[in-house]
Amino acid sequence: MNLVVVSNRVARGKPNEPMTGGLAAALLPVVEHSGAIWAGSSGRVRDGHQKEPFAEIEALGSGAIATLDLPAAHYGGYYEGFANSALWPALHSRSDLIRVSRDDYVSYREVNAFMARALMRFRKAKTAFWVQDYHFLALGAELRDLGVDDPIGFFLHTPWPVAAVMQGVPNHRELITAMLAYDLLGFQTNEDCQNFLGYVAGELGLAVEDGVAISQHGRTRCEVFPIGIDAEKFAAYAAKSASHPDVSRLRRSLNGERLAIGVDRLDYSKGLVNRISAFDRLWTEHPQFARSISLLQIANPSRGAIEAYGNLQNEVARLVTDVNGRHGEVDWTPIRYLNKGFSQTVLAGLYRTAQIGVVTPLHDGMNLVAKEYVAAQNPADPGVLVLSKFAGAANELETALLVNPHDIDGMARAIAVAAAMPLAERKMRWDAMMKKLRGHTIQQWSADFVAELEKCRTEKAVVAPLETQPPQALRWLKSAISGVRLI
Ligand SMILES: O=P(O)(O)OC[C@H]1O[C@H](O[C@H]2O[C@H](CO)[C@@H](O)[C@H](O)[C@H]2O)[C@H](O)[C@@H](O)[C@@H]1O
Ligand SMILES: O=c1ccn([C@@H]2O[C@H](COP(=O)(O)OP(=O)(O)O)[C@@H](O)[C@H]2O)c(=O)[nH]1
Repeated sequence: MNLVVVSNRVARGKPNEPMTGGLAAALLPVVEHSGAIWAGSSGRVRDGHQKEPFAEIEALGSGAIATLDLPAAHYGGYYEGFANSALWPALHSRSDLIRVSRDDYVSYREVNAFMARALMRFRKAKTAFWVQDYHFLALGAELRDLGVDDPIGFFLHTPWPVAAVMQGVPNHRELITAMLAYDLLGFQTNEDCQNFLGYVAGELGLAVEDGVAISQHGRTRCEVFPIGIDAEKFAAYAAKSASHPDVSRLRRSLNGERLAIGVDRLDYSKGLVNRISAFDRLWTEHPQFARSISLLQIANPSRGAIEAYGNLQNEVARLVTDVNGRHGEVDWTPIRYLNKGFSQTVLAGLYRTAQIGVVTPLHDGMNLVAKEYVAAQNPADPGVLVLSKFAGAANELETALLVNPHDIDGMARAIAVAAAMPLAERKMRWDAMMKKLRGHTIQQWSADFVAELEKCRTEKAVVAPLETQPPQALRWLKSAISGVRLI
């Protein structure tokens, strides 16, 4: 099978560079091992109509990566506009942050149509398209308009909210109707999948039977495929990382204190303000934890051209300065705050150095950092994961210390419990989480999705001739009854 994977963000496969986001991090090994072609944005734009749209095609393991310069006139309206200032806030239940114009929607559709045209050059016999994420909700419909009848699947990396929130997105009916051109829609959690089907039945008034939505486009199967990680790879990175200068310097700098680590894009969905407030509460209400627990927060800048992200960056920086100013001492900095990224090989060592992993998003599709933190722990002395119950990962990592990120006192208590947890309990919780991670790897995730997508090809082959039957049957019936008087 010729598999074509499509996403806005692609990763170049350089192990010593930071990944931008979990989608790119997750798909990299999938493409490397499956032989797929991975098409996405080059991050550059180009004016006018391109005869040869792809800027670059390079090998990536047994697959290849094709990066495309997107149309300059539409890039801003598509990426910063409709995708990240309408869809992203809505998908994370933050309708209050929706800022969008009619032109943004036009640009979004233009880029979806542009990508569909560009993908046609990768279409061969027995192709299947696998589209990733909210940047390309309408790409399947655009491919169908170009005559593609191959299986086309879509996976959503973010949550899908309740119908009332999606109704806040301009053109939501048109867009979600377009999504039904996909044969297979994948979600991170059962809740996301049920919310989507609830919208299809309630808002679009379409029939839904056993997870299949029936529309003018035919049948769209909706299923849950929680994304995984390569846990063994992280464990191996972590075991080898102690000699890396960043990791050894961090270790030497800890004067017997317990370290908590947070690793996030600077995004309002990640709950950074609430998390830092919880540490503030801990040091204020329980001064015995001053000097004995500190926080290393890596907050990689993200989507900086969007106002909500700029505001967040200022707010978090102010809060960190305030907390450090009040609780710090001449030889102790409570929060080490870094606005830069690290490679995954280094991150694994930083995760292993920290006795507590804090992952407290307000909403998150999965959150791979939570899984990576667990995989990187020393089996003989594992750290404790404090995890928001609103991260997709909480469905699998039930033996983490699950917290409500809106409850600052509750989070402060959980951090204190994590710091004091006896070894036997830490091992018991970690073993259970590690078992889940090993049983559900990133390779398994992609194999499951692709297998389900291939089934759609078989189903279509069976259903298509049946669909052509009514007119033929009608013609036969008409000829059979011609000359007969019906009474
Ligand atoms: O491409 P950017 O705009 O820089 O954003 C980075 C990525 O953020 C989101 O990642 C999601 O995918 C993860 C893997 O499935 C998941 O764990 C996480 O919960 C999601 O937020 C976004 O969905 C990607 O499209 C972006 O590339
Ligand atoms: O400095 C950094 C910070 C993060 N990451 C990677 O970025 C991904 C973040 O994915 P997650 O699902 O946690 O969140 P997202 O950013 O996709 O919303 C993870 O694989 C991290 O290992 C990285 O390589 N370097």
